[in-house]
Amino acid sequence: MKADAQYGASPGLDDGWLGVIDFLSDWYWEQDENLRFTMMTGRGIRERTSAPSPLIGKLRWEQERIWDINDPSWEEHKAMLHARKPFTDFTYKITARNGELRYLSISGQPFFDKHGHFSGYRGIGRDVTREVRARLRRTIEHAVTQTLATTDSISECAPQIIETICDTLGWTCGAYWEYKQKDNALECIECWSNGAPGAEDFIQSRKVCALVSQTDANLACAAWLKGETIWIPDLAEQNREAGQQFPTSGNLHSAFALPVKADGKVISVLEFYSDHIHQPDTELLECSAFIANQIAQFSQLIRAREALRQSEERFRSLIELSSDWVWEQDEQFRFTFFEGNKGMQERLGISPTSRIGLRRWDIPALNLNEDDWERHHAQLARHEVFNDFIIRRTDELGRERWMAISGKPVFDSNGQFKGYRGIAKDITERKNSEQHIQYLATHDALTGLPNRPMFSELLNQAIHAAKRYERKFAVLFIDLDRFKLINDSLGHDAGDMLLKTAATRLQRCIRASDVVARLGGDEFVVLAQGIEHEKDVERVADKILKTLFKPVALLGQECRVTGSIGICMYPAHARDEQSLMKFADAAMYQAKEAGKNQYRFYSEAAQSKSLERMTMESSLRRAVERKQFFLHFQAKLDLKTRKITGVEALLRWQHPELGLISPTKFIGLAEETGLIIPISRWVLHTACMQNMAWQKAGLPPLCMAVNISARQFEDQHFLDDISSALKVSGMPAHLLELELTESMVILQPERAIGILKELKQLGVRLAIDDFGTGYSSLAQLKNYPIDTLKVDRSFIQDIPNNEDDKTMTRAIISMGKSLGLTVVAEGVETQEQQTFLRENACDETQGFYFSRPVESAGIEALLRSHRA
Ligand SMILES: Nc1nc2c(ncn2[C@@H]2O[C@H](COP(=O)(O)O[C@H]3[C@@H](O)[C@H](n4cnc5c(=O)[nH]c(N)nc54)O[C@@H]3COP(=O)(O)O)[C@@H](O)[C@H]2O)c(=O)[nH]1
Repeated sequence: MKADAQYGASPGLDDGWLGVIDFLSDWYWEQDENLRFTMMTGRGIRERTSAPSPLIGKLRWEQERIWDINDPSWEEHKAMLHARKPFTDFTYKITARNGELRYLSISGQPFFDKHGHFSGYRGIGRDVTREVRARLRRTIEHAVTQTLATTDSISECAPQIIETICDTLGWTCGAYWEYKQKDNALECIECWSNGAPGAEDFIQSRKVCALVSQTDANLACAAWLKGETIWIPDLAEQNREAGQQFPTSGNLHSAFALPVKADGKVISVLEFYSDHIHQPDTELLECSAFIANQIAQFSQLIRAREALRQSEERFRSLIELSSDWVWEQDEQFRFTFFEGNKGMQERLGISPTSRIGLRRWDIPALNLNEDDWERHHAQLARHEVFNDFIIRRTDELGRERWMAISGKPVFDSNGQFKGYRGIAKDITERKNSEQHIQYLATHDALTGLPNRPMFSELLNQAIHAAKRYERKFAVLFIDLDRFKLINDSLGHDAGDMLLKTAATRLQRCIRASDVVARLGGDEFVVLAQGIEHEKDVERVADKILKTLFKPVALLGQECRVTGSIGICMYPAHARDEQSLMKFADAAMYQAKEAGKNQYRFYSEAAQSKSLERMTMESSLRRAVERKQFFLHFQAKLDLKTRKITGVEALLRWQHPELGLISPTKFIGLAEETGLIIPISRWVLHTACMQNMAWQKAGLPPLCMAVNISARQFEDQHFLDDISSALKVSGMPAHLLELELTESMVILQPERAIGILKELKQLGVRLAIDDFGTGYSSLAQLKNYPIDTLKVDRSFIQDIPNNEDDKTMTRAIISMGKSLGLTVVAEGVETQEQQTFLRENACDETQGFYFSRPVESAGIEALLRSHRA
């Protein structure tokens, strides 16, 4: 054992120590005064070199396969030896017999003879390859980690990584290749060399891209394709044996290429060359795997960063384009972040930064009450996603803005709630349009008043509140009396103007808590709240009638319009919407039938009248078609001459079931339905024809008075109808007297004057019927080209008992005559009345006293007998 373990001369150690050394992996050595080895012993040296040791008799640096012999460390070592100084752990590299790189560590101390003369060195040697490699691996791994941590791109740090590996492990040069998918090629991103001979050629050769298919010519491509590390200890031998031609210079011997994989795919390759021969080194391979892994992670990080950057860029460009903004809140729901496009602040009128630190409910909202906020808090507390939470706010410029906010909770990787994140958008325009659409749907476009559906809603609310708080209110159904006439005669623009004026006036008559709505056409409705007694509503109704009657300028003409109002009280008359509206409508018709321009409260009688009216309307239509009308005539007597001056044609309706119907029952309805036009044409034509028939029968020419309805007077064909009746019948125009009412002329005075003048040009006579019941005065009438004034029978009927009526009648007669008019008293039923009228110089009388209205034959007889 001793013999086997020991090379060279007998050692300066006794056998006991040599036995111990033999168990160690170290070895013991001695050198003479010339530093030449004299002996070596120990298991470490036996395993490393052949026997006898080739080193015996040699200097340490005369060993074969020593690396880096020119390294300064050798000079330092030699200097120590010359100085005869002890040394420890001098480490150097050699290529072992099996071609592996080994690290040897030597410690030694000089020894001297008894005279103190230097006799040589003795010491211990140790193979520290494992420790060194481990240290170098740690060094490399640390260096690579450090490098990657402080860089932004692989290309920036690749040279440093290659240099670290080469420097540390004794490789000469290296390259970093990246895979370019579009070219299916590897591109050398970075190269590094220590400047050793042949390295420059290597760098030059890496300046081209290599198709990955070039596995024969390019080591990196071979590694990429294989997906595994390729280690070639000796390129020359490899090329010779395998016939491969990896380009290299004569000085580069070993090579290894290391694929970097991310998600199982090779993304790049690290390639190293050395001017030494390196056998595959497990430690280096493991280290390389670590580095490759680090690079892969770094590449992924870079890609993730780039993806994040691109995503953020996309996010920002979208935000810039979008009207939305992004917000974040912490766990306490305090705003921590706002991001929106540049115009956001200007558009929204808020500076987002001013909201940082606040909670949503710290900023006043105009549309949310406590309950709404409660619900929102609860939703957030449950960490729920919320969508389109609508808030209306006043912005910093005092403008009202609408926002729709959506958000979702944010949790960290441990599932811990971290707050909310979401978007908000300015929906003011949308809201404004919605409100506008809502307004259009609930309001009348012409007048701006609430429309029928809206009124229905408000009425139901009023019913609900009235029920709850035991309140009363009234519904006033208003119909404009002459609207259709004005609309037909002056046109729709004038009609619209009238409706708008009426709407404005109605609004002025009511309190803020009341509602006025337009139901359609000329129908309006008022909801008068807080009504205690009927007289409260009466005041409102009076006010409405007065304000409606005021003159309106329509197309440059002064017109007047009246209204008929039906009133239904809650709860006295009705308690539900339908009944309230129906009963107010019925009461309105009652007001119309009572003579218009007045109001009526609902009564059951009104309701039945309304039904009656509906039946009447359909009968009236049939009456026109079935020619159920005929005329009665009532004679007029000249009080001076006692002659019959003329007759008044009075319409009669012979209803097949109801019998004879008075015009008072259907003229109003005929006016409202427009049926008055064809009926009036018929009356006019028949009266003129009858007049001519009497003449043809030998009777003297008589004046024929025909009642003209308001609607007829305003009809655009009115003048044509008159001309036509005269022409067709052949009756001279001066025999025709048209009886108009005061209101016809007074409500649209200018237009009326124009028509009256045209009528006068035709030659017909004009009379004002029922004088004294309207709003006109004699002073006004003097402007009209009229011939006759018919004093209303209401002044006559109480003569001689009523002094006021007598006074009034005297005044009318006197003033009428002073204007040169023929004054006719209507409804004269008694001799006293006739005497009074004669004594007061009234020109003519008409009434039951002299003659009731009779059929044509009756007049014929009267005329003949009276003449006789
Ligand atoms: N537009 C048209 N209106 C017409 C037409 N025919 C009639 N009428 C109007 O209808 C109202 C009622 O008319 P009528 O029932 O025919 O009543 C007339 C007379 O019968 C009545 N009269 C006449 N003398 C007396 C009397 O002494 N006492 C009394 N109580 N009534 C009397 O007066 C009516 C005539 O009135 P007036 O027209 O004002 O001269 C009535 O308003 C008619 O105008 C028609 O064709 N078109």
